[in-house]
Amino acid sequence: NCTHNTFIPTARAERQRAHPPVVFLKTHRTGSSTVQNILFRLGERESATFAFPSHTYQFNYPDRFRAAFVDELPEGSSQFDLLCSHMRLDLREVMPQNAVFITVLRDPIKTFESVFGYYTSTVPAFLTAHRAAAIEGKSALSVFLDSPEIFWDPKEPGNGLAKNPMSFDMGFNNQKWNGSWPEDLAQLEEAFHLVMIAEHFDESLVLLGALLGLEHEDLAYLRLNVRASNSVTDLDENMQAKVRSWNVLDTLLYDFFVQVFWEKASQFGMERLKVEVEQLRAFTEDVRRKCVSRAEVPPGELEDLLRPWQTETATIVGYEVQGNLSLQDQGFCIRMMLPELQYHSHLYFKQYGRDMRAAPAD
Ligand SMILES: Nc1ncnc2c1ncn2[C@@H]1O[C@H](COP(=O)(O)OS(=O)(=O)O)[C@@H](OP(=O)(O)O)[C@H]1O
Repeated sequence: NCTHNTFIPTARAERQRAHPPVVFLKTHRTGSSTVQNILFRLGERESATFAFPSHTYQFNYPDRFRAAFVDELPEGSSQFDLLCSHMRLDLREVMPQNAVFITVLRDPIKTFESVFGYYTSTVPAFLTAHRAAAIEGKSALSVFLDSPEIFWDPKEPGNGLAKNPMSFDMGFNNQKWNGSWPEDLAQLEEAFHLVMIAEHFDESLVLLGALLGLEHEDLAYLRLNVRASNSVTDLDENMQAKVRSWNVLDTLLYDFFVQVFWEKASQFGMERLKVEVEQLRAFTEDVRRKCVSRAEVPPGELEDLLRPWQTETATIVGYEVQGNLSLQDQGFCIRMMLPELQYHSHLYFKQYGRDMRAAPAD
C-alpha cells in the first residue's frame, strides 16, 4: 500500500499544543477536503488521536452519526482529539462536551451543481435522470431540474444528497421546511464555534487559526478535490433559479450562516481580518511556489499517491510536487497535496498499525 508512512517523509519535529477536541463536519462538495487536509496535517504533527470510522472513510454515511461508528480508542490514548471524516450530523449523539465544532458551507448553487456532477452515478435520483437524459440526448442536470420530483424518491436513503445536500449533512430534514427550522438553526449556531464559508475561504481560515491557535504554516493550503473545468457545467440564470428553488433550504441555511460568519468576523475586527488574510495569502503563495511544479494535472498523469479519487462522471485534477526539495520540505509539500483517501488511510495505518477495514458485506 503506497500510503503507508514509509513512503511519505516525515514533515518536521512534532509540536504539542493543548487544545480541546475538534469535530469537523465534513459536508459534501463544499471545499471540505481542503479543510480536512489542514486538520489532518495538524493532527499528524501533534500525534493527535483521530476518531476514524471503524469501516471505510465515512461514518456509515448516509445514516445519522452514532458514536458506535467510531473505531476503538487506540492503546495509550485517553481521548479522541480530532474527528473529520464524512458523516451525517446528529447533534443528540454523544460528542465530547468540550469539543470545538467546525464546518464549511458553500454557495448552494455551486454546491448542488458540484454534487450533481460528482455523484451522478451514485445518487439514484441523479442516475435515473442521467439515463433519461442519455435517451433524449440532453444534459442530465437540465433534465433533472426540469422535473426533479419525477426522479426523486425521498424514501430512498441514497437520495440524501439529491435535495438540499448541505442541510442533509447538517442532520436536518432536507425534504421540506417545517416550523422547527428557525429553532434548529439557532441550535446549530449555538453548537458550532465556526461555520466557514467557501466563498470567503481565506477569511474563514484566519478565523479558524484564531480559534485553534494555528500559524500560517498550518493554514497554507492547496485547493483539493477540484473538478477539471470540462467537468463543470455553467448554469444560466434560468438553471440557477431552478437549482435555487429545488434547494431552498440550503439557501436558507447558507444565508443564515453567512450572516453569522460576518458577525464573527466583525467581533474579530474587520481591519485585523483584512491584514491577516493578506499575510496568509502571501505566505501561501510562497508555499505554493515552493511545493507545486504543476497544478490542474489530469489524473492519468499523476502517480498513485497523488491521484484523487475519480467518479464516473467527473474528472478530478491534482498537483505535481517540485523536485529537488529537502526531505523535510518534501514531506510538508506532499502532505498538502495528498488526496483525502490517501491521507486518511496513511493516518489510519499510523494510528492502528493495520489497514482500514472495507465496508462490511450486506
Ligand atoms: N479553498 C477552496 N475554496 C473554494 N472551493 C474549494 C476550495 N477547495 C476546494 N474547493 C472546491 O470544493 C469542491 C470539493 O469539495 P469537497 O472536498 O468537500 O468534496 S467531497 O465531498 O469531499 O468530495 C470542489 O468544487 P468543484 O470543483 O466545483 O466540484 C473544489 O473545487
